Amino acid sequence: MPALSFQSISKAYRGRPALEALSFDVEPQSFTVICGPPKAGKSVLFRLLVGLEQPDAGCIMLAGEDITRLSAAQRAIGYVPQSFALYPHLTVRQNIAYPLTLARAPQAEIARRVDRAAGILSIAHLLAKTPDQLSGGEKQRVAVARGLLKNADVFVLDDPLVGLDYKLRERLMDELKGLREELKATFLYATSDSLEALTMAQRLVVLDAGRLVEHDEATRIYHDPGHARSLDLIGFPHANLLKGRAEGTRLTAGPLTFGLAEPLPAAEVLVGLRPEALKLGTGAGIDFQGRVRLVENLGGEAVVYAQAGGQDLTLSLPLSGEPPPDFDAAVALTVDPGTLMLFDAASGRRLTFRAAQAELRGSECDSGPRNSA
Ligand SMILES: Nc1ncnc2c1ncn2[C@@H]1O[C@H](COP(=O)(O)OP(=O)(O)OP(=O)(O)O)[C@@H](O)[C@H]1O
Repeated sequence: MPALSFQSISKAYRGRPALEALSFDVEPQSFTVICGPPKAGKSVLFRLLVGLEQPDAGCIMLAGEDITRLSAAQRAIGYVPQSFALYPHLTVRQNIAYPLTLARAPQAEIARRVDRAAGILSIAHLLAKTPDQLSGGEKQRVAVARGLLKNADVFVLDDPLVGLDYKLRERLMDELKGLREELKATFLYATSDSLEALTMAQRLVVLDAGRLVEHDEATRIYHDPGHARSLDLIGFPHANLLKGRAEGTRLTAGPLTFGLAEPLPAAEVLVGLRPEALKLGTGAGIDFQGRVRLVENLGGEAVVYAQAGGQDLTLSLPLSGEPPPDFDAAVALTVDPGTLMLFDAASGRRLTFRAAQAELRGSECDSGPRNSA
């Protein structure tokens, strides 16, 4: 039985849909990440789940029980909201204890549960301090501890690391994963950062404009997305998505031209390729010319932004000692057609295809206006 089941959930505000007929299940003891751009509906979904708001339609099942009409207090779900304001006049202990104090739980039980949550999050030494004496990361841990206070099998964390610096985020990401293992609970976690999503997720739910795009193992969605929007949203540097056109068994998209073994069911397509699929040089199957517009040298790899056939392209190049190409250099580019992903331009759905043959496009270097890099 799923830990959670969202069944045809819809919610609108003043006639504007925030969630539309959303259905998916969450596996028990999984770390499931909801990833989508700002305004995708992640926070609305969480507020419906924890009972702060009611859906217009649909139901939410928790371990097989319909909880849609239960009050927030009746739902055994721990919640770390996106904005987690701590009370400045209360100590860390009082801040963490707040939901239990409000529920008039016995003092001894409050103390025991606060100590446990503080121990798990390594903040026991901060319990007597007030929020103004804490760093950003410590405040975040206090907020998570408060969310973990409930006796629950499901915990919901709404973008809990937003606004923290990179190092701290990395550390807290590790800690949260460890926390799930320790609590043996189901974690549902929202973020608009796709790198954070890939780092954290076993299961990934891609949400866009209030609709479910895809729900599966995170690695499957990254390597084999079923929808153009998943390819676009998940992964950094962002994937290349080129508008293309199929005529019979010939497909052209920007600088790429290649033959198909069979015609496609759609003429207007999107051709997706990850930045790491594009290589410098020739001979991978489809060869063409480009011009370097910007280089970000990250040490072990370089992200190269190029233009070819009037199209912006992003390459991710591993560097082993050799320098990346220079800004404005004319470069030969090559891609294996087997690494391309095709999508129906109208629906965004993935199309299966087989490349018949690779053809050299032989496009000239783009000589459009120069960028200032
Ligand atoms: N109380 C509300 N009243 C009116 N509109 C709302 C309300 N809450 C959410 N919305 C709208 O619902 C949509 C989804 O918002 P939501 O906060 O869930 O997005 P999100 O995916 O969590 O975004 P972010 O990553 O920025 O937090 C947005 O268009 C938002 O403006």
